[in-house]
Amino acid sequence: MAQSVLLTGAAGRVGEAILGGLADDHEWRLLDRDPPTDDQPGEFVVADITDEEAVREAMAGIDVVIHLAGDPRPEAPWDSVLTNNIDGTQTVFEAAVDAGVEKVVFASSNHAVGNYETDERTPDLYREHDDYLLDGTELPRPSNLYGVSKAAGETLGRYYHDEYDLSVVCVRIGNLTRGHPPIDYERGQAMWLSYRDCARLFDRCIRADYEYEIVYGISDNDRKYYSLERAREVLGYRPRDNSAHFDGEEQVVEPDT
Ligand SMILES: NC(=O)C1=CN([C@@H]2O[C@H](COP(=O)(O)OP(=O)(O)OC[C@H]3O[C@@H](n4cnc5c(N)ncnc54)[C@H](O)[C@@H]3O)[C@@H](O)[C@H]2O)C=CC1
Ligand SMILES: O=C1O[C@H](COP(=O)(O)O)[C@@H](O)[C@H](O)[C@H]1O
Repeated sequence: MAQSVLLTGAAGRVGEAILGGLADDHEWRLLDRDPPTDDQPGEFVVADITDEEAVREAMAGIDVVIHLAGDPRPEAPWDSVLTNNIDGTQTVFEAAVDAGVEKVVFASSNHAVGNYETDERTPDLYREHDDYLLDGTELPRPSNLYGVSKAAGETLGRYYHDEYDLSVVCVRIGNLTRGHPPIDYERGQAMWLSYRDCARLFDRCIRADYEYEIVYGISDNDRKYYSLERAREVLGYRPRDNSAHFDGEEQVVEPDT
């Protein structure tokens, strides 16, 4: 059944991947502080997520929130992640609970756990023969202040689930690139998320039933050091792409096959 979905940060790259695959599958309300540059499905709300009133208005009649808006830069300074990623995320969770939203899908990041990639473990960790896997049950070990803000968002989700029974899934997104995996970047190839697997994963986050979950958001890469077990089991995610199927030449993945 089509769900009424509020997508924050809709004008960005992850928003583009989600809408590229799912524009016709749900009823969309899009929100971003930047206005759209081209035609978009549904209604577009130009607002900042730190604007409580605007966020509250945008929640009316919504079943599911996909919360992407924020500063995505691993090198982002504290004042920006504090405002956009922590304060903004709290505003979104609070408004979702008040509006009776069923589920919030939170865009977390590989950088919430980036410091598991110790000097001893890397670069072997990024290679197929290495069987070390993070599975989402580990504590955060952020690699920068941006990663700290994502760990804070996951904790906000835990609180709003436990206190208000909101269904929450935190997706620790890897490295989203369009068409092919990052070139000459082993870490990026290990955590590649193709555009079409991104759409598949977020579709499952919209449709599946869950309580509080942390899952990894990557394609089914041979090199992976993030487990897909939980995303498969709880969400029914079935990724189709694998960075190993690219040899450095331009092999473009068709948008929706
Ligand atoms: N692209 C990737 O590979 C990854 C992305 N993520 C997370 O996914 C989310 C989306 O990332 P991208 O699409 O790559 O970034 P992006 O920069 O392309 O898109 C983010 C969007 O959020 C909007 N935005 C930022 N702050 C806002 C605010 N205060 N109020 C309203 N809108 C605001 C921006 O205008 C932009 O359109 C971010 O939370 C990021 O941390 C996490 C891991 C990997
Ligand atoms: O969280 C994010 O992670 C990806 C991958 O990190 P990188 O340090 O290997 O580039 C990054 O591209 C994205 O901008 C960021 O939001």
